[in-house]
Amino acid sequence: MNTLRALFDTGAPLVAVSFDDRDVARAAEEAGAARVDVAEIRVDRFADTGTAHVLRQVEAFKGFPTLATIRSRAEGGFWQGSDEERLDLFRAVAPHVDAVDVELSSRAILDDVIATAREHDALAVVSFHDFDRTPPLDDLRATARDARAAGADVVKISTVARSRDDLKRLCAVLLEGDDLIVIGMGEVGTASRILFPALGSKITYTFLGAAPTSGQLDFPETSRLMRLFHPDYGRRES
Ligand SMILES: O=C1C[C@@](O)(C(=O)O)C[C@@H](O)[C@@H]1O
Repeated sequence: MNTLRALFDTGAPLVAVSFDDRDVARAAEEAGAARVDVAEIRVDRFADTGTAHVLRQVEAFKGFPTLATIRSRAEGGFWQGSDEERLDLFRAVAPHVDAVDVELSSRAILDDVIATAREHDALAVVSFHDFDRTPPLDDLRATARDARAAGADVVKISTVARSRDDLKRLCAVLLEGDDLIVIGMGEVGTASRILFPALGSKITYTFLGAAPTSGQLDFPETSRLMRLFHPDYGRRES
């Protein structure tokens, strides 16, 4: 059974923590103790991206809803290999995770990654990132439309918010669908990480221990605020 899909079906917002391959056994233990909702496995941040190593790290998160991300450099990630190698890795991990995250801009492998996800009952998160700005609303709409047309189960839009207008545009696109994760990155965007889940954004991303990125709050703080503002957060008991 796909536990992430079941969690999405409850309608409650989820808090993800992103992990690389440093001390995974301890990280998984910490994540369990903290009751993290979703483990995002950032394979592109791994020191070793060999298939056997990657599968061992994924295995360490057994029992968690897992989301595998192999972010391209074009969208702020650290993947060094070719697209073919990335596709092979997606194919190897898809049977062992609840979801994969692939960029809409990764056109060369997008259809195959989504097909692989489907084959293994994993959800396809089709993502878009802009680390410079928040594009105009029509562009954000077109991105969401294109991601759905490609076969996204979930559309993720993550852009740097520099002003209240940027946040409003992100909010506008969020309100137009029920299949979205929307994040305003940067200092101004931090509010979106707590506010947007109340408006339907399915996952908010956090960290445990490591240095914050892009305006994220850490897991304990996010969890505390989610409990304060979202009556349905954390009600489901495992
Ligand atoms: O794309 C996203 C969003 C993110 O960049 C953030 O700013 O929260 C964190 C990433 O790990 C994740 O894949």
